[in-house]
Amino acid sequence: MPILASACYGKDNVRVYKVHRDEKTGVQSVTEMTVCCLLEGEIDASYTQADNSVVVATDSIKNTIYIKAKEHPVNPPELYASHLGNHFLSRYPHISAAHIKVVVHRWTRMSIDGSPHPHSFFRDGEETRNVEATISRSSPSQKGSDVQFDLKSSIAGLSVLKSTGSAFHGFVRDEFTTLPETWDRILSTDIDCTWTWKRFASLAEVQDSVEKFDKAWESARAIIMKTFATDDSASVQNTMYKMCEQILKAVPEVDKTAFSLPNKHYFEIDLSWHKGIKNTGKDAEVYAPQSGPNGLIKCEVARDVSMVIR
Ligand SMILES: O=c1[nH]c(=O)c2[nH]c(=O)[nH]c2[nH]1
Repeated sequence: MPILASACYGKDNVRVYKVHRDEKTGVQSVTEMTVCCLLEGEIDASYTQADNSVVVATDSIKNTIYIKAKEHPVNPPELYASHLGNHFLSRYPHISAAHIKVVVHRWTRMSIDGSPHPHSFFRDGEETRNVEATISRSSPSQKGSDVQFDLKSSIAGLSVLKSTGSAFHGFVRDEFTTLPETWDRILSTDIDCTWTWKRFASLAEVQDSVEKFDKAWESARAIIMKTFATDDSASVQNTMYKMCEQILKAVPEVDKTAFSLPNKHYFEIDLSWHKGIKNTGKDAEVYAPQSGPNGLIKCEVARDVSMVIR
């Protein structure tokens, strides 16, 4: 007898833009985000019995995303995601969890003749600031029970490259190995860094942390950039671990930090066939960036051993 093992549904790829107009100064600020909202709860009958009476239509979920963006601040995204998720649990007793993902796209204010422009912006890269929030009942069987907030914040799509200051040697050498050891290589990756907040026991607790969310994002971004630039890298593994350690130190409210980093390879090109040109080793200047395959290195660093499940 088959059993519905798990189920959730909702709306994905809801694009939202919100403008804030400062009437006094005439300065406008904008936020553009892509939202995903999936609901869980006593919805089995819609799958197994064709009973749609338990379904909040995904179209209504989309409408709610817009309405909550109008009613509440969309910054920081951690707060907006919490308001949105909280709505579904307080409005619909049979919904036990809302999974919200908010991806915030960059619109950076233009600087014109040295001054910040009041209403013009540009996309300075594909980097996004993201939040994944699970808003759930503390006791899932009790419909009126308190709601808890599990938040993960992240930076994704931040492409970085250093042209020296990276080595990779001492790795396993056997009959499968062709990679030479190197003491000087190009290191390039797309940063995907996530930090997991200690659980928030109420919406009020999330609200009280509003300043911490922006500060954590700024600290993580600065640590990532500085460590990437200044670390005499022994490997992607070691450099990412150093980043995790520092983020945990800088943000005490965070329990765990994780990275998923592609190692984007740049191959030397032997051009000696053309007039004996020297373009390898210390003479290498022209390289071939590879689109694939790439290494993929991941880790999760927890504050203490009680958070480690292996
Ligand atoms: O930093 C690196 N880590 C690896 O595990 C690895 N493997 C590889 O081929 N190159 C690299 N670089």
